[in-house]
Amino acid sequence: MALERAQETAEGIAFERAYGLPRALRDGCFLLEIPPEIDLTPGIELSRQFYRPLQDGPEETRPYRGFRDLEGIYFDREHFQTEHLLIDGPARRQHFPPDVMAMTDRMHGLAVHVLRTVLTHLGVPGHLWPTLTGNAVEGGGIQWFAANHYRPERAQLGCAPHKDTGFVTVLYIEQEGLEVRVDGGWTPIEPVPGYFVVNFGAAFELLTRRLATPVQAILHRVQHCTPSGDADRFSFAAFVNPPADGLLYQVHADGAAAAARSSKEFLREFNEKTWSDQYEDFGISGATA
Ligand SMILES: O=C(O)CCC(=O)C(=O)O
Ligand SMILES: [Fe+2]
Repeated sequence: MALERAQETAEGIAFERAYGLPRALRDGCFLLEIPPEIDLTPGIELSRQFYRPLQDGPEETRPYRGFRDLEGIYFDREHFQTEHLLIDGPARRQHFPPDVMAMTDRMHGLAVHVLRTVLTHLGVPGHLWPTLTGNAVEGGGIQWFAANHYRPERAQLGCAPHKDTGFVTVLYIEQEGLEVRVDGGWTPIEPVPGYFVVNFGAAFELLTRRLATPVQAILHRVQHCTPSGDADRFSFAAFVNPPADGLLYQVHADGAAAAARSSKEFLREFNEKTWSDQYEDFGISGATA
């Protein structure tokens, strides 16, 4: 599938083609040029190491290992190839080396930029943004980060079909396997060197559902992955989400806004439906997972 392409500018996100942005909203995803000053090596190193024991490798890569025992941060998805870290901002500051932090901060900054650009395009009044997004427009809400490792020895699907839960996801991939649901079939998204894949999530879909040009949250999955050469498939992503203990909103064309449902209820439903495993309280504040 040929996705729209965009790049970051001082003002926001600029699409290469006229109507690129409305098309991206309909597609549910687009390609965003990786700004040249972002160093992705720390994310790549982390994704290749996080599941290994501390002593399993050279000393200089030790800060990227040993995450398997961190309960509530490391997840073994028993029905899928993926094992991943899902970690919020405060926990990142506690557990991540500074170079990974710098990279994730920059990726989250890009995601916020996308969120603001789309809200502007849709004509959502600026004074409503903080309420409607749980302040995600200002770096509030929850900024999740995920590092995914697809275990080659597992004869399973790579990752469950799902929509990301929040507003905007900035995803880094360099191997095939990602597929999106289009017209009842699964269409591959090829990795394009130099570009992130940006997805719109379920909270954004819900927020804009009553508008003339709603945002589509893209349903996606990862195929069963076989390693290319000696490298297992990996990916990493920055997610800009609403707070987990608040409300999800819907905005109308006349600017009226109303709470649509509670984040908690929405997330519990998502976890059960997507993963069918023991982590059904993941991401739900106040719940003991
Ligand atoms: O690994 C991929 O290509 C997709 C990962 C993903 O969908 C996610 O982390 O939400
Ligand atoms: Fe996803």
